Amino acid sequence: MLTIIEKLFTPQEVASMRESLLAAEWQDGAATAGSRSITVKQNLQIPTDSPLGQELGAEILRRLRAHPLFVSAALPHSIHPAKFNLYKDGGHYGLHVDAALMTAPSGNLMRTDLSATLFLNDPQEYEGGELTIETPFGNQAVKLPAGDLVLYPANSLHQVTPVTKGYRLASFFWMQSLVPDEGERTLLFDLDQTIQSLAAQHMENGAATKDAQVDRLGFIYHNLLRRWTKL
Ligand SMILES: O=C(O)CCC(=O)C(=O)O
Ligand SMILES: [Fe+2]
Repeated sequence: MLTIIEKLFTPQEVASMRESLLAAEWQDGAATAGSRSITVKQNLQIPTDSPLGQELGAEILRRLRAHPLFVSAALPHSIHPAKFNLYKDGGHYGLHVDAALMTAPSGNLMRTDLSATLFLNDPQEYEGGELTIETPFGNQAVKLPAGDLVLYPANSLHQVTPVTKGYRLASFFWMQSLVPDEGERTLLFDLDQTIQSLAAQHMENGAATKDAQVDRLGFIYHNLLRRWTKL
């Protein structure tokens, strides 16, 4: 399942992020590529120890953790610090899969269940730069307005096509989900969204009214979550 989180940041907020990021020091993206992906990766990244990158990255994750659609879709357990990349002059990232395991800042290993890209400039500002993801329903090309984020299964083959005009600025990161199985996670997401919309129909004067069937669905949701969570 691909999930789009729209307007995580306002155009003004993204413009201010863009301004500070474009003035920052960038390094060759090959510095953090694995032995296989180094052969297909041609972009720039903000170094991991950059205070600006760390500050903006933390702000992105704070915003995301408070977003109900994100929490419902990702059921996040741990999120790897957000990084930033820049593609221009034909920059691209050929077909690859992200590493299954990464070291969290705590030093603990984490499994990557979901990958995310937050677009930081608008699609009409560059040519190419589609994030193309192989899914069971064929290839999906994703190129979103500035401030929007796409969440996709980390086990997917994906690539970023060459940016032939302008530049593409983005933040990207990975997370471990409480529910590692994609099918189980998607069922929980669908059930949760259904419960939320039923609950919204049971609102009176802004307060939720009691509905036994909605409560019962909530009971089923939590017991499935209990069954499928892997801590
Ligand atoms: O730039 C993107 O949208 C994705 C980057 C990516 O796939 C990666 O760094 O592994
Ligand atoms: Fe990737």
